[in-house]
Amino acid sequence: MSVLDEIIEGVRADLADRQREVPLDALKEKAAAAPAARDALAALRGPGVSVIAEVKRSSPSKGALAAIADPAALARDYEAGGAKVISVLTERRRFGGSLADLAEVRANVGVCVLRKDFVVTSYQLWEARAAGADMVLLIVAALPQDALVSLVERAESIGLVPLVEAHTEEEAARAVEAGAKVVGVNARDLRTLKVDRGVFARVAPTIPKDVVKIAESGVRGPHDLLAYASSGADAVLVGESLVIGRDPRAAVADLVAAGAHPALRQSG
Ligand SMILES: O=P(O)(O)OC[C@@H](O)[C@@H](O)c1c[nH]c2ccccc12
Repeated sequence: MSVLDEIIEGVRADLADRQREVPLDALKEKAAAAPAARDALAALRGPGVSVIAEVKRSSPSKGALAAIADPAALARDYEAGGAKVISVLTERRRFGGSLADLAEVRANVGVCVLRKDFVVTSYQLWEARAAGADMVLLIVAALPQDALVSLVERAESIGLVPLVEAHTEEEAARAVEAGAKVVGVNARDLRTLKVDRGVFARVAPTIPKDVVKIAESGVRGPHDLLAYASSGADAVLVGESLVIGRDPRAAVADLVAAGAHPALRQSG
């Protein structure tokens, strides 16, 4: 069984518990009462390379990264540094996250918030919206095509912008076929956890021009952002290097400054 399969098995078990506690109807009511989603597409289509900063306590590859006792405070630092979107890992077993983290972040920042989890059913989309998310991650490798298609449609119908994650050219093609307007290319293979920063440069050129392209994982600093930018990234998604550093606000600001470099404007 791959790491991805193991994670999804745990996600399904936790999900079954939540579904027993909160019926779908009640969740839909909560989602209807949530403030409208913010325009994540507009945020990502702005000039230069946008920064998506992630709240991530641990990971299957590295184990514990940072305690993050106050995710909202970290998110405020990210926003102050210029992040356009805050990604919140809500998976519990391997990443140490929760929907409560997401709701707290939502209540404390003005920028868009992404639910980062292993979504396998529309119940999780309603959870995301009820907690105030504006975007949701959908992982191609975790979903059969018919499920991916219907989750993209459902996400959009409830006001969420799906970020559809691919790791290969084939997966990127499936993301585009499923109607994704935002495609992420993950340098980390979720089956083996190996990072290969060259994946974005190979996969991105196969994605249509009008699709927003996000380079995910492995960004250690401005140098990596600029490399991804030169391969056509509209945004980068950064977790580990921000949560393990001493000054996340300054680290985001350095990335944002690199992403705003005038030489990048034409491609942005
Ligand atoms: O911590 P990093 O290397 O900066 O990576 C962030 C993000 O890309 C990574 O957390 C991620 C990308 N896709 C995922 C899917 C599930 C869980 C996590 C992820």
